[in-house]
Amino acid sequence: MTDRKATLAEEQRAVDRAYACYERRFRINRETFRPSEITDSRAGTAFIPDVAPEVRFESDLDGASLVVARVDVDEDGESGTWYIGRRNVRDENGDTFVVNWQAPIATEWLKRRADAPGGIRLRRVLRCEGDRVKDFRDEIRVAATPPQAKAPERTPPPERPKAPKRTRGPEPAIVPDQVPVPPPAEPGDDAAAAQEAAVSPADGLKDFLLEDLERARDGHMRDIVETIQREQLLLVSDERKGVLIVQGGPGTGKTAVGLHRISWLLYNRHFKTGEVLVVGPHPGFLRYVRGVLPRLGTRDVTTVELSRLWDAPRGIDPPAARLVKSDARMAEVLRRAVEAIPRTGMIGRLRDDVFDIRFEGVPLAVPGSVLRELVETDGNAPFAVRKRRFRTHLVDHLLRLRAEAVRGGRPDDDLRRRIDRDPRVLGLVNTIWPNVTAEGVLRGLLGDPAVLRAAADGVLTEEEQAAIARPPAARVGEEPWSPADRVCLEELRVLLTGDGPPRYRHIMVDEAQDLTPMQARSLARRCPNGSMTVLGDLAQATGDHAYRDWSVLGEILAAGDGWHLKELTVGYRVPREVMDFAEVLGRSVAPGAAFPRSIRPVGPDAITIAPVDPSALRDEAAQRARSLISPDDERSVAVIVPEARRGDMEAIRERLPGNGRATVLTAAEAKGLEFDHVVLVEPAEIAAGTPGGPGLLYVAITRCTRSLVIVHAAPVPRVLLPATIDPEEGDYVIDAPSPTATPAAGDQEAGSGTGFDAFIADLEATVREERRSTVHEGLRHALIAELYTAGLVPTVDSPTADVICEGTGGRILYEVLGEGGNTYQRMRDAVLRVLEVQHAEGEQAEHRFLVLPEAPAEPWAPEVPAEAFGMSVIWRTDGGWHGRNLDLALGRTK
Ligand SMILES: Nc1ncnc2c1ncn2[C@@H]1O[C@H](COP(=O)(O)OP(=O)(O)OP(=O)(O)O)[C@@H](O)[C@H]1O
Repeated sequence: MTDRKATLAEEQRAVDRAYACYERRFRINRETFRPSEITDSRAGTAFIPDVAPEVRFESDLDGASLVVARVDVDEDGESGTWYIGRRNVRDENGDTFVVNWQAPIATEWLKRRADAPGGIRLRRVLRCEGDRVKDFRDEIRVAATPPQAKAPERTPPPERPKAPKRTRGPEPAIVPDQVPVPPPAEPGDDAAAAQEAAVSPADGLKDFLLEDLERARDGHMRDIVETIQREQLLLVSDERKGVLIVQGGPGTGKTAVGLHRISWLLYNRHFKTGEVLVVGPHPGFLRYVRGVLPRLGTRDVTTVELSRLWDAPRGIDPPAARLVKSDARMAEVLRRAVEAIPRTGMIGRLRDDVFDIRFEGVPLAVPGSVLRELVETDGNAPFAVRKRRFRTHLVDHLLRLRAEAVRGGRPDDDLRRRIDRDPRVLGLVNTIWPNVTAEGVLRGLLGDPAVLRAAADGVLTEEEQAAIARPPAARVGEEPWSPADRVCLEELRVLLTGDGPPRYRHIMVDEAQDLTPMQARSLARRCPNGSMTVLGDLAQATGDHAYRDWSVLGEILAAGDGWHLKELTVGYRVPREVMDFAEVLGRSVAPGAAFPRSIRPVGPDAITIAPVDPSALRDEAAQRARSLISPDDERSVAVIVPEARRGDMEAIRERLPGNGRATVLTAAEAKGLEFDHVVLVEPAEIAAGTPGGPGLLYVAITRCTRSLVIVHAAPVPRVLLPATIDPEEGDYVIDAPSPTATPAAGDQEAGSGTGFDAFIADLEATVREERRSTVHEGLRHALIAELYTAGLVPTVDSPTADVICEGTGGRILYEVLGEGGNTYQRMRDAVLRVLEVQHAEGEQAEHRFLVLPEAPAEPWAPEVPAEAFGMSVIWRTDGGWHGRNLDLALGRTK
């Protein structure tokens, strides 16, 4: 037998023993307990939720392997061999044999780096299929002979069924006297980890990892216990208090890390099951991740779709209203609206400004000034609390007045109650503090311009106020509350009554880049201690609020312990080729976020671009998807369509086999999901559909683990094209000539037939393409804003020129370059285009400028267009504008 075979056999014996001990526990339980003793009778099952392993009757591994690694340790006076796995297993003597990976010591062993192994002599990763050991790899092996493994073949002592303790809650972390305690974390561990993460996943694991990534995706997420990477494990077991924000590109394992972290926190008793809430973007996502926590041994965590946190909407807002209502400033508007409710003005209407009553024969008079003072106290308390306090203080005051008037005699106990219930007292209280509901207040705020103006003055602009104003419905019950209104109503309820939504001690929220500030406030309200795991990718932002970095959300979500940001930088899902294709798009949506480095190569045909006639889009998409489903494997296929083509989904679905391997969905519904193959329909429509369109397109492109097919009739957005403009052979496949690139003969005839028309059409198409790029448009609009500020009125809607402006020095033509436009190569192309645009516009410009998105890559480059063609180059950086003839370019010359 070779050494390797012998080792495999040895590990197989250990794994067999682990399973035997694991199963033995259940056998003993079955013999010791009757199901009714530990059964939740209402659930009618042999497993009560959250049942401790000591009283379980059968394995809950669901086919996942029990054992994932072995460690031989000689540290702190302890030495021995332990296995690491998905559950804790004791051997025949009650000693720990398999340590749950979540136990602090096991996590510590797994985090140990090969170049700083401490007392670990051997760390061997086992690749098992269920209970079969298929392979192993030694990640850490220190030359000295490893200590003897606890002889698996030792004859087990006769089984003495001990009556297990009937405990609820997670499995005991680990029996302390049997396993060494983890040493304190090394200082600078994080920095070292970051450096290591930047290099590569642990080399030893790489092959297992790649093998694992090769698996077909069946539409459900799996746990990553066997191949979890150190940078991920550090986040899973991050014990710092406060909000942990994990930023990471598509497929970097954010969701996986978040779910493992929840399991880890619960296992280590940081929280109890009912104290944790998991929030995901949509029901499909929750279905996708549903199995992960149970496989990790964690049950009954509440998971909820984000929109379900608030009451169901009854209407929708126009985009402008949605944007304002979900902005953090809305909270201030609502606060002011509630603050304005007490009708102090009514006090002035009292005769002689005095609340004057004869109570049981005794005249009592409270001056208006006192009443006003009583209203002012506790300005920050909820409305109902302030009202209650006002009433109490008023009654106190009246009692005092009465005592002074009567002089002597103890007030009977009932006196206070009688004053409190006096209809005149109640009348005054309810006049100043009317009975209001959140719905009534919001209806009044949105429906009455004067109320809105009073609450929003100085907070929202007039346009913003106009955007949210709407006529009230006939009855409060008929108001078409939108999703954003629902969040406002929750905020109002808190302001009015102090009653908030249910609270949790820890919240995990995925796809957090799409939270609106008002939604984030609502989440923070649900977790007052500010302990959260927040997962997201700024580049996948599709919501109304595009965040430049995480500080806005971090500040809103955090409580006393603040927030900290960690980045995941290695991509595990999306093939490298597809990530390259999406890079410019991803970077343009979130210039500040690190772009992930994919470790999945799949080869030259990862991307296919299939231009088709508009009428053939649906058929082509279905046909492509069908051809990707092979009877020989289990691979999944998704057809992703723009929202505007939702109507086509059923027809595409009907053309696909109904074996559960093909899915048709919109780009928004694909968020967080993954499929082996993706057929993407009409990317230009996805990018242009909403303000978050570019982010949504980035989401759609990054769902595949193997191949991406783009079926399009409209031109593919230019932001994707840099990767395809000059393809090296094999970069991607273009299946058919693009109808736009090569018009059919008939189309050519349909035009006027002149070369000039074709030239103009081509130029216009290029300009349209360019304007789909957010970087290009951001820059163009910055320039336009600058010109307006200088008092000029530029022409911004020419179909061929980016911007034209009649300045004091004559006509100026601007050519704006998009992403990557700061290289000499791009400038040279742009010079040519300026000449073409001049030709198209017919009228010569006195001055011509190239406008770059950032400083020229080659410092000498701006000189060349200036000297050779009389074109100046300007560019924008964080600090402002730079370049030649800047004053002229920005209209600052008088
Ligand atoms: N260490 C790992 N070993 C094996 N698979 C992994 C590992 N890390 C991540 N994966 C896999 O990579 C895929 C992507 O992970 P996940 O969905 O958590 O990424 P994400 O960052 O949330 O992606 P997105 O931003 O697109 O939603 C999943 O199939 C996940 O199981």
